[in-house]
Amino acid sequence: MAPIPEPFNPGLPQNTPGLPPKVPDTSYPIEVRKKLGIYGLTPPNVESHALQSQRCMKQLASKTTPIEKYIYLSNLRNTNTHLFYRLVLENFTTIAPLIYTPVVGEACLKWSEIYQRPEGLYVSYKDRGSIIDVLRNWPQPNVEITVVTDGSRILGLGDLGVNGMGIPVGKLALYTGCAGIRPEATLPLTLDLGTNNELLLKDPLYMGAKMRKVSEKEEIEFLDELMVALNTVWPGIVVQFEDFKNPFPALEKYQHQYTCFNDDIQGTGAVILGGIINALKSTGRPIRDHRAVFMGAGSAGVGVAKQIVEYFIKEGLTEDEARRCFWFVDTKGLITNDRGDKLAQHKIYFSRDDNKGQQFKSLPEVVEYVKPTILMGLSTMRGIFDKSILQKMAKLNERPIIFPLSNPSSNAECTFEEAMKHTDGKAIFASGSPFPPYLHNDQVMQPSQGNNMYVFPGIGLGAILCKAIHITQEMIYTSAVALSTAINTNEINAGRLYPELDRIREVSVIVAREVIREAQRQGVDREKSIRNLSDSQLDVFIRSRMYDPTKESGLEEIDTPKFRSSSSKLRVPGSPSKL
Ligand SMILES: NC(=O)c1ccc[n+]([C@@H]2O[C@H](COP(=O)([O-])OP(=O)(O)OC[C@H]3O[C@@H](n4cnc5c(N)ncnc54)[C@H](O)[C@@H]3O)[C@@H](O)[C@H]2O)c1
Ligand SMILES: O=C(O)C[C@H](O)C(=O)O
Ligand SMILES: [Mg+2]
Repeated sequence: MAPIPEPFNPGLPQNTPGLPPKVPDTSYPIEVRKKLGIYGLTPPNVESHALQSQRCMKQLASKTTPIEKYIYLSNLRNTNTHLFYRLVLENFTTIAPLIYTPVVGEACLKWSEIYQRPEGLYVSYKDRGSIIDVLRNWPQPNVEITVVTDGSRILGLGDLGVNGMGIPVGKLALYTGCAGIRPEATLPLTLDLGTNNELLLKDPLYMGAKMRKVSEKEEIEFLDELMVALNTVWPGIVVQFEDFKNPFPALEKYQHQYTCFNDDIQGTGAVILGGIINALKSTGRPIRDHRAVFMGAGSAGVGVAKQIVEYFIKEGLTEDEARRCFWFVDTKGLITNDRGDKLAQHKIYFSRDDNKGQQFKSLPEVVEYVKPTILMGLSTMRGIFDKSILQKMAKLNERPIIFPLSNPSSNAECTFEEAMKHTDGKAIFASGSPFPPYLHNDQVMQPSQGNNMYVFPGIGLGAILCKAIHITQEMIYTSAVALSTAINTNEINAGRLYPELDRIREVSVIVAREVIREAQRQGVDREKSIRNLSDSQLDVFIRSRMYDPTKESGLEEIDTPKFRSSSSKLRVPGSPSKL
C-alpha cells in the first residue's frame, strides 16, 4: 500500500505504510519512546492523559471562532489521533458541535479556503473505468466502513461539490467516537461528479472539477463501478450513503446487493422514530388520533414518515390508516393527487386524495386545515415555524410535538427558544442541531437533539461485528426501538426524548446489540460464532471490540498483530472459537 505522501517535516518520524503513525505523544513512557525511535522528539516529561487534555482544552478555548476551533481539532486528529479521541470522549457535548453539526456546515462552506491536507479519498467522474486503482491508493489495508457523499445536498446548505468532504470526515469521527470503530478502519469518500453550484464553478480556489453535475444515469453507472471496486478492495465493507440530492435510486439498487444503508433516509427515519415513540407516550393521546404535518418532502422527510408508518402498523393501525396520518408540504404546498404537477416517485405514497379538490399553498393554510398534533421540519427553511404557527400548535394541543430537524442550526425551522416562548413551554421538542437550554418560568428546559448520530454509529458497528450480508429494513427499524429503550428514568423525568449525549457509547452498544440480533433472526449474519452469546455476553463482546483511545500504548506501530480491525483477529470472550 502506498503511504499518504507527507509534506517534508524534519521533526516528524517516518511512518510505515499500513501501520498507525508513530506519534511523539507526551504521554508515552520513556521505554516506549525508545522502542519507537522517537525518544528526544518530545519534551522530556511523561504526562498523564488528564494533563494533556487540560492543555488541549485550554488551547481550544483560546480559539475565538467556531471555524478556528474546527481547524484546531482537525489538526489534532491528524497529528495525534488517540489524544483527539480521548478529548472527544471526555468532552463529547462540547466537541460534537465543533466537529459535526453545526460547525461542520461552516467548514464545508469554507472547505476550499481552510483546506490543509488530504483527510479522505476523492474519486472523480474522470476516474471511471479505473476507480479501483484510486481506492488502492488509500494507505490503510483494513477498511471496514466508508461514508460516501457526492456533496450534492450537504445538510441544508445545498450543493457544495467536493467541499462536502467535511461530512464523511465528521460522520466517521463520530463512528470512532460514539461506536469505537478503529480510526484506521474508516474511509471518508467524496465523489466528484460535478456541481451545479455557480459560485463554486467560478471560484478559483474550488478544488473539484469545473463541470456540471452528471446525469442520474451517469451517476448510477459510476456508483455501480464504485460498489464493485469497494467490495473488491475491502470485501464486505459497510457503505453509508450520505447527503446525496437524489439518494433513492442507489438505495433501491444496492440495499439487497451490498452491506449498505442511506443515513438520510434510514438513519434519520430510525432516530426520529426512536424519539417520537417517547414523545407520543408523553402526549397521552392514542396513536390513531395523531396527525402529522411534514414541512419538506425530501429524502429525510419521507424516510422519517415511512419509519413512523411502520410503527403505527405495529401498534394496530392498518397501513392505509397509518399512511393517512401524514400530510406533506413541499415548495408547491400540500402534496395532493390533483395538484396538477407530476409528483416525484418518492412523494406519491403520502400524496393526499381526500382534499376534495381544495389546494393549500402555504404551511399556515395546511396547519389550519389539518389541525396537526405533530409538526416536523425537514425543509431546510430557517424560521418557517414562526410565531403564529407555533402559537397555533399550542392552541390546538396540550403538548404539541414540534421537531425542527433541518441542519445546521442556521437552517432550523425554529429554535428551541422560539418553540418554548411561543408555545408557553408546552412543546415536546427535538431539533437536528444542538440548541442551548432555555429558562422558562424559572425552570431550565432541556432541548432534545434528534440527529441520526444516535443510531448510525451503532448500526455500522453492529453490521461490522456480525459481518452482515445486507443491512435490512428490519435492522434499521430495530435500531429505532433500541434507541427508544436506551433512555433512562432520570432522562425521561428531565423531559428528554433521547439519552444524554455523554452516554452515546452506551447507546451505541445497545443499538449495535439489537442490530446484530435482528441480523441473526433474519439470517443475514456471516459471523455465526456470536449467535449463542447471551445479551450480556454480546454486550461484553461488542465493548471488547470498541476502540478505546485511553488503552493505546503507541507500540501498535511496531507490534503488527495488534494492528487490527474490529471484526477480526480478536477472541470472543468466553467463546472457544477464534473469529
Ligand atoms: N436531524 C437529522 O438527523 C437530519 C437527517 C437528515 C436530514 N436532515 C435535514 O433535513 C433537511 C432536508 O434534507 P433532505 O435530505 O430531505 O433534503 P431534500 O433536498 O431531499 O428535501 C428538502 C425538501 O424540502 C422542501 N423545501 C425546500 N424549500 C422549501 C420551501 N421554501 N417551502 C417548502 N418546502 C421546501 C423541498 O421541496 C424538499 O421536499 C436538511 O436540512 C438536512 O440537514 C436532518
Ligand atoms: O449531518 C447531520 O447532522 C444529520 C444529517 O445527516 C443531515 O444531513 O443533516
Ligand atoms: Mg446527512
